Amino acid sequence: MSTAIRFSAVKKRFGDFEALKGIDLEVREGEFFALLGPNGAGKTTLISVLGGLTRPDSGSASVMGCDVQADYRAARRQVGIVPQELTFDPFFTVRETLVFQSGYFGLRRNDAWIDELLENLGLADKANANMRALSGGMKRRVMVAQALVHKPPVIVLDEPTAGVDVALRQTLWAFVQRLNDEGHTIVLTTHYLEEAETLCNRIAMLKQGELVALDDKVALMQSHSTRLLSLRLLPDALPAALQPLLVSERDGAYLLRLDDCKQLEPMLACVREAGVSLRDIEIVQPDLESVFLDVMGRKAG
Ligand SMILES: Nc1ncnc2c1ncn2[C@@H]1O[C@H](COP(=O)(O)OP(=O)(O)OP(=O)(O)O)[C@@H](O)[C@H]1O
Repeated sequence: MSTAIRFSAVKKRFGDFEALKGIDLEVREGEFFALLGPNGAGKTTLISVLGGLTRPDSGSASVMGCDVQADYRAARRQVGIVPQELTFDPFFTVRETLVFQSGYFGLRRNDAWIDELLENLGLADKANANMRALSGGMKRRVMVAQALVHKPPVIVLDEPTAGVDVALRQTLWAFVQRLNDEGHTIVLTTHYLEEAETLCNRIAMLKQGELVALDDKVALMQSHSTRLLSLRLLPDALPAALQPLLVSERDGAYLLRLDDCKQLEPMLACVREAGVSLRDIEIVQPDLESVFLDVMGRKAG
């Protein structure tokens, strides 16, 4: 498979702050790739480098073989980026916005594809509505359509479902999945890890400007295949002796690492000795969220 995106030793500083500390990363053509990381990890900065909006201090980036700086215009045609922030011209209708964006790429007769985008993103009945009259979720749909007007082979979605209702999520993912099936390369950043787990085949995790994990989803999940012990306690307080094993708290339950079933008895003894009662106990398989928390926790410091 050939390379869709390549970052080579990309570094970026903002004043004294090192936002990207030398990123090497390759996304192959046709992949559905997740770029994950906590707030401030550098995901948007990396995407801005790819879109030619942020100039790296050193290193390089390319899309479908086009260098994003030396060959800016060609690179720009190869990629559609759905930005995290909503930016729009309040004086245009939805259709005008898309026609204008098509013109930016020199596409004069793009109506058939614009209609398809409107239809697939649930915007058909809003085509003639003014941008400023749309709800936030509808504006986000237009941002997605705008990024796709030139049918780019590489599509990057930066938290496309933040603050978006279930209906749009389903519409959006069905459409993006279809584009991926048709051969488009997709890169997704999201804080909804179950979306990444369902959709993506390969995953990179960024932390404080560094790549801390990069693997196929299945391999990544297997390499962190430690089971978890889910405990609900009364009173709801985890005994201090168990704190080092805590991976996360979810829906009122404590999720603890359970490397070996032999640990179970001593863990329960800790609960008893602390005078705490068990409300519920369950052994659970790790999901991407617990793998993510594990990776982020272990790489700390
Ligand atoms: N123009 C800028 N000037 C100064 N600092 C910046 C600038 N852009 C980004 N940063 C800083 O760089 C770091 C990385 O930001 P970035 O937006 O890339 O993170 P992110 O992983 O996308 O986070 P989030 O999940 O919150 O979107 C942050 O600490 C941010 O404050």
